[in-house]
Amino acid sequence: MEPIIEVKNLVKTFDSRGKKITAVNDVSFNVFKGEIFGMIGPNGAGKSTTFSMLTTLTKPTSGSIKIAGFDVEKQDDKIRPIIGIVPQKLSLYPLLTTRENLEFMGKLYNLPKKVMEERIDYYLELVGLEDSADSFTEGFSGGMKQRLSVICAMMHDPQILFWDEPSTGLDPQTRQAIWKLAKKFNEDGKTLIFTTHYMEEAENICDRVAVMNSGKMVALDKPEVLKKTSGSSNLEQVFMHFAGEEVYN
Ligand SMILES: Nc1ncnc2c1ncn2[C@@H]1O[C@H](COP(=O)(O)OP(=O)(O)OP(=O)(O)O)[C@@H](O)[C@H]1O
Repeated sequence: MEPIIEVKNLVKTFDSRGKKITAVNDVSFNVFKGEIFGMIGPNGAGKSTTFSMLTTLTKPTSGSIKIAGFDVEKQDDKIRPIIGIVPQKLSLYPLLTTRENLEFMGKLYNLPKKVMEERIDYYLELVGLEDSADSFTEGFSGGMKQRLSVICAMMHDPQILFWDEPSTGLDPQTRQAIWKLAKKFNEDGKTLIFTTHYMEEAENICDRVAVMNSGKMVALDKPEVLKKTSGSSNLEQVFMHFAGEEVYN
C-alpha cells in the first residue's frame, strides 16, 4: 500500500509561562492512500497538535512530515491544495448564507464559476442543506454547522480530509449522516483522517486506529488486531488498556 502521509520522529514542544510542554513526543507513523484512519486518546494526548502540524498550520519542533511526498515545512504550498481541514472549532462566517460560505471557499481555491455552482448544488443535496442554501448560518444547529463545515472543506475536491472530532456534541441521527458523508468521500479512493472520543465509531469506521497518550503514539493497528493484542472485546477496553484511562464522551 502506498503511504500518503509519512511522519518520522515528530516532536512539538510549547513554552507555557516558562514551563516546557511536550505535546507530541517522538511520533512516527504512516497513513495509506484511501485509508480511514482514526486517532483516539484522552484530552491533552496530542491529537490536535499532531493534526495542526500535518495540515501545515503549526511548525514541528523536530522530525519530518511528508504529505503526498511533499515536505510540510518546505512545500506547504503544494500540500494545501490537496488537503481539506474541518477544525474542532468550526469557522463558518455567520453573516454569510450557506451558499455564500461555500462560494467563499470556492473562490479561495479559484474554482471556475460553473464547477463551483455544480459542486455547491451537489454537496447541499448530499448533506440535506438544500432548503437552507440562502439562510444565514448564524442560527444553525451544531449538526447543520458540522455538515456545512465539511462540505466547505471539500469544495476544492481534496485528496485527504483532516477532521478533528467530527461528531462531538451531535445527536445520533446527525452523527450517522456525518459518517455517511465521510464514507462517501472515502469511496472515491480518498483518505480520511480524524480524531474522535467515540470509540464505537472508531471501531466501526476506521481501517486503522492510533491510540495517543501523553504525546506518544502508544498503539496503531486495525481495530480487530488492537482488540486481540490487548485481550479486549471492544475499543473502549483497548483505550483503557493503552491509555490507562476510562473513556468519556
Ligand atoms: N498553543 C499551545 N501552547 C501551550 N500548550 C499547548 C498549546 N497547544 C496545545 N498545548 C498543550 O499540548 C498538549 C496536547 O494538546 P492537544 O490539544 O494536542 O491534545 P488533544 O489530544 O487534541 O486533546 P483534546 O482531546 O482535548 O482535543 C496539552 O497539554 C495542551 O495543553
